[in-house]
Amino acid sequence: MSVTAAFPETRQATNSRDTVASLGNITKRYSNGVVALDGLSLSLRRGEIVALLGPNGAGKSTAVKLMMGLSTPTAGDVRIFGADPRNAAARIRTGVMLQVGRAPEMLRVREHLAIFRGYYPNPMPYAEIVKAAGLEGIEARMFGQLSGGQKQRVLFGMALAGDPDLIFLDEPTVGLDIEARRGMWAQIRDLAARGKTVLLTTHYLEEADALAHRIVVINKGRVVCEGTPAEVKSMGAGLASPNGTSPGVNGVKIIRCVTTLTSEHLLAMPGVSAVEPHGNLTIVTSTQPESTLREMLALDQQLHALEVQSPALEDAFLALTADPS
Ligand SMILES: Nc1ncnc2c1ncn2[C@@H]1O[C@H](COP(=O)(O)OP(=O)(O)OP(=O)(O)O)[C@@H](O)[C@H]1O
Repeated sequence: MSVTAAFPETRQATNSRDTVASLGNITKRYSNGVVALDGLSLSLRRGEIVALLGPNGAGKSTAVKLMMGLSTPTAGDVRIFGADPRNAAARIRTGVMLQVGRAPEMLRVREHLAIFRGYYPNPMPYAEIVKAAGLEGIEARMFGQLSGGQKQRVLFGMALAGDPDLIFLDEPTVGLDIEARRGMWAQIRDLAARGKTVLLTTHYLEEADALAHRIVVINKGRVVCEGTPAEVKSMGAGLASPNGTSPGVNGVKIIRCVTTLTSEHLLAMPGVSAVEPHGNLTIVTSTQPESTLREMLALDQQLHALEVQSPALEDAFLALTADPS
C-alpha cells in the first residue's frame, strides 16, 4: 500500500517562512549502488515535533545525516535555516543526539556540559540543561559510571547545550525507564512550545503517537504517508483519500464483535469501509461508528463480545509499509 498524501495544512505550510529545514526531491545513492532515498521531500517547521517512522533500512538515518550536513545528496536540495547544512552559522543552531552517541568515560557530567556549552556563542544556561535533561544529582559522576538511561539523558543535555533551534533526536528514549521516558517527552514538548523544532526518529510508535505534531512514514526511501497521528492511523486503515480529504479522521473506530451478519451485509452499512473476519470475531472499520453500531445491534440480537477501539498506529504502520509482493 502506498498513500502519498499531504494534508491541506501540511501543503500550505511547506513553503512558509516558518520552514526551518527541508529536503527537496532528494535522491541519495551510496557508492555501493544502494538507493537509500528516492525522490524524498520533507520540511520541518518552527515549533513542531516531527516523527520520522519507517522500517529498518527505510532511509531515516540517511535523511537525518543529510540535514546534519554529514552527507551530501546525489540529487535534490537540502536546506537548514535557508542555508546549506554545512554552513557554520546554520549548524550552530542545531543540536544532535545520536543513538550511538558516545562521550569520554572519565569526564564528569558537569564537565561534559561545560565543554559542550563552550562550543557555542549563546549556550543554554547550565541549570536549564540540568533540569531539562533530568541530571540533578548525577552532575559530579563520571560518564563511564552512569547507567544506560543516565548516559542517554546526558547525551540529551549535550544536544541542548547550544540552545539549538533545530534538534535531531535519534531514538532518544531507548533504554529509559517509563518515568524517565515520560520526563523526556515532557521536556521535548516544552522545547517545541518554546518555538524549537524537533525531528525525532523512533521505533516506539507510542512515542510518535504521544509526541509528534506530524508523523512522516517512509519506506524504501520514499514518503508513503504524512499527517497528524490521527490522520496517519486513518490512512493506515484505508480511510483517507490520496487527495488529502479525510472523512472524519478522529471518528474512525474499529469495531470487534461476534456477529451472524455477513461481510456483504456489513459493508452495505453506513460508514463501513472494511470488514475482516478473524477467527470467530468480525473486525469492522467504520467512519460513522455510532450509526454502524446502531444498525448492527438492531439487526443481530445475538451480537456479543463487542469492543470499540481507535485504530492503532502499529496497525497503520504495518499497513503503510507492507511489502505488496
Ligand atoms: N554508508 C552507507 N553505505 C552504503 N549503504 C548505506 C550506507 N548507509 C546506509 N546504507 C543503506 O541505505 C539504506 C537506508 O539506510 P538507513 O540507515 O538510512 O535506514 P534507517 O531507516 O535509518 O534504518 P534503521 O531503522 O535500521 O536504522 C539501507 O539499505 C542501508 O543499508
